[in-house]
Amino acid sequence: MNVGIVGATGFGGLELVRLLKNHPRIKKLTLYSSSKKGDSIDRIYPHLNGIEEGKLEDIDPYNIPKQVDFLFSSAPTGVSASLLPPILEQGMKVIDLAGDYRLKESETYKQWYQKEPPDAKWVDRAVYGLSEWNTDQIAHAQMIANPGCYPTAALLGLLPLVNKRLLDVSTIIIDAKSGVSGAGAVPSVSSHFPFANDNLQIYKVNKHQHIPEIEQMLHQYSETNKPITFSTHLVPMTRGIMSTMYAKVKDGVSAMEIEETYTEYAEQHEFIRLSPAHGLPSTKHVMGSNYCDIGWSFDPRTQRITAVSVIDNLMKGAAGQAVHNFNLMNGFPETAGLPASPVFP
Ligand SMILES: NC(=O)C1=CN([C@@H]2O[C@H](COP(=O)(O)OP(=O)(O)OC[C@H]3O[C@@H](n4cnc5c(N)ncnc54)[C@H](OP(=O)(O)O)[C@@H]3O)[C@@H](O)[C@H]2O)C=CC1
Ligand SMILES: CC(=O)N[C@@H](CCC(=O)OP(=O)(O)O)C(=O)O
Repeated sequence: MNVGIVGATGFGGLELVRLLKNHPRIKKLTLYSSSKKGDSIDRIYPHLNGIEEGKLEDIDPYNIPKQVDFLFSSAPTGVSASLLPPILEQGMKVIDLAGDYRLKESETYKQWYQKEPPDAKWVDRAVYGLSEWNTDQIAHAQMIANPGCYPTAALLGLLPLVNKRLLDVSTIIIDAKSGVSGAGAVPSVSSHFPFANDNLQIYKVNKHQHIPEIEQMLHQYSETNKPITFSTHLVPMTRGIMSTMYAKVKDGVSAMEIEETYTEYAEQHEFIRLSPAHGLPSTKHVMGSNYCDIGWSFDPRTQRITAVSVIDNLMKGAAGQAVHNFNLMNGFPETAGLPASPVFP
């Protein structure tokens, strides 16, 4: 199969290049760039020194379906609303890593992104690509809206409990921390080294664009549509997200039920792991891999659970999950092209 990547020079795109150039079912990669066409990706990024087909091609949505069989798009949110419809209209299968097609309500998208929503036809058809939860729809989709990094970590930790009605959803508080690569390759004031290093910054409190994305999925699996509290922090590390989630359990829910629910969930999913010996995970446990590691502690005094999930934001939070979805869409083994082990230390 011939596969194209739009946004190959960004952090998510580079991770796609790393994974897809070793994918056993991919014959040829074509890399697209809006600003560096004609250049070679290994000149810009020497870690790719010697890569075949490193030339950056112009993005022409009418030509892309003639050049490749499948497209990953990893451009900033707002770009794919205009870029992807002409490609999709030609029948091409696409995975979009941006936020454009994730929210089903156009008013919600406008409110949280302050942008015009994409064509409703393609928003309706896009399948939200949380691999473990929408597996069957993903397998039959033409287009995947790949989830945001924070929602991936939070939802993978919360949904098993919410789905079994073990939590009072209105009490959920998600406290999330991300490495700086979550902000993309272009530095901003807060991600610039002198601000980010030796510092812990909280940002977008009660305003983060991932709040409605998390709520959309939680409400689908719960009996209420209560809002949640979600806050985000920038941590001076390159990769990784830790999501610490607090919630009251419903009356009568036992520690044993929580344990059984998580155990069954991890047994069913290749990329979900529980921390050994009831320990709690840390971001280094999953770095460079597509795993989401989960741990928890239940406090019988407060009847609250503290659940912790960790992912690599560029892998399970972006490119790794996209490759998992690509495998599901094409009937390939779920693990094809995905590294078997995290990088440690
Ligand atoms: N970083 C992360 O952890 C995660 C990111 N995401 C999402 O994935 C997408 C990519 O993120 P990330 O890689 O971090 O961002 P980057 O800013 O690192 O990269 C984005 C890339 O998009 C390309 N681009 C910019 N403008 C356009 C345009 N008008 N048309 C086509 N391509 C364009 C640029 O490459 P060029 O100039 O060469 O075209 C750039 O390298 C974003 O939508 C982001 O929200 C999702 C989950 C996690
Ligand atoms: C550290 C950091 O800045 N992270 C970004 C998350 C990027 C992302 O995944 O956002 P999309 O929904 O646009 O894909 C943020 O908090 O906005």
